[in-house]
Amino acid sequence: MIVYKIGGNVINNPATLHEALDYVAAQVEPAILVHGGGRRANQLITEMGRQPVMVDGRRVTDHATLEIVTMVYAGSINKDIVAQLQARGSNAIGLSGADGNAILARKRPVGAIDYGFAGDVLGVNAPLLDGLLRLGLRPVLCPITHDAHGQLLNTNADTIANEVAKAMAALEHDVSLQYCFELPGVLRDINDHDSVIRTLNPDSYAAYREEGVISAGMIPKLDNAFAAIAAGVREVVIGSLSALRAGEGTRIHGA
Ligand SMILES: Nc1ncnc2c1ncn2[C@@H]1O[C@H](COP(=O)(O)OP(=O)(O)O)[C@@H](O)[C@H]1O
Ligand SMILES: CC(=O)N[C@@H](CCC(=O)OP(=O)(O)O)C(=O)O
Repeated sequence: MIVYKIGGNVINNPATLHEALDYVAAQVEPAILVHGGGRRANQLITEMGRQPVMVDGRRVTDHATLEIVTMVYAGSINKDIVAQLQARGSNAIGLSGADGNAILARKRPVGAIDYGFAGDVLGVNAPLLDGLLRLGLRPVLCPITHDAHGQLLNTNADTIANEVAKAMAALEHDVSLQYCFELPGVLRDINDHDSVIRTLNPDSYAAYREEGVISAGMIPKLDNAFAAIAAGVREVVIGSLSALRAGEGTRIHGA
């Protein structure tokens, strides 16, 4: 099965979003779609006269920000994607982590940084997702989770994809985790689209990070990619839609 994650820049461009949804709708094997929407959230937060705050690719989520991201991720983006998949004959069902207790999380403990209402995943309800797949439904997960005490939390979408992939692998699924974003892969030089790093292992990742080649949103994406491979996900690939379609992009290898 495929766990397919689309990021905020792909979602914000109608052409790339439609292309990605064509690809997901055309899959014959079971598929779960995880979406982000960070770029749209940034636009709305800015329009409301606030400043988006990201640290190492993760959003510092105060109360007002949580309300905005819940409306954006669990509301407009999730429902729009579900409607677009329905229009392609794909019977999608949109879920936040609170729906069917799909994803349980806890508020990230305050350390050097207080991330506010950011959630770290405690568990994925893999039997629920498996049951939906068996009904022929295509789950569409947004990055809003809950803590089982009534608190919604904001969780990085790359983390959701990794946790879902790991949980489905633990149910004996053969899982391919595909991170679709706007660039052809992890790049050696962010300005040179021909500089795709074809494979990454933990040592080369640490070296590139040290050099500053890998930064911002790529850090949680890669941390999650390595965690997925270590936990039994068969393959993790990162790239643009066309790179992923062509079997290109950056492939993650374990230790
Ligand atoms: N070496 C790198 N190669 C590619 N992207 C990188 C690299 N280092 C940092 N990035 C940044 O990471 C971003 C992708 O992370 P993010 O915005 O969280 O992705 P998504 O669109 O999936 O949400 C890219 O847009 C790019 O700006
Ligand atoms: C805690 C945290 O960082 N949450 C993310 C969730 C959305 C996301 O990950 O979206 P992309 O995939 O488009 O980056 C955020 O609010 O930006």
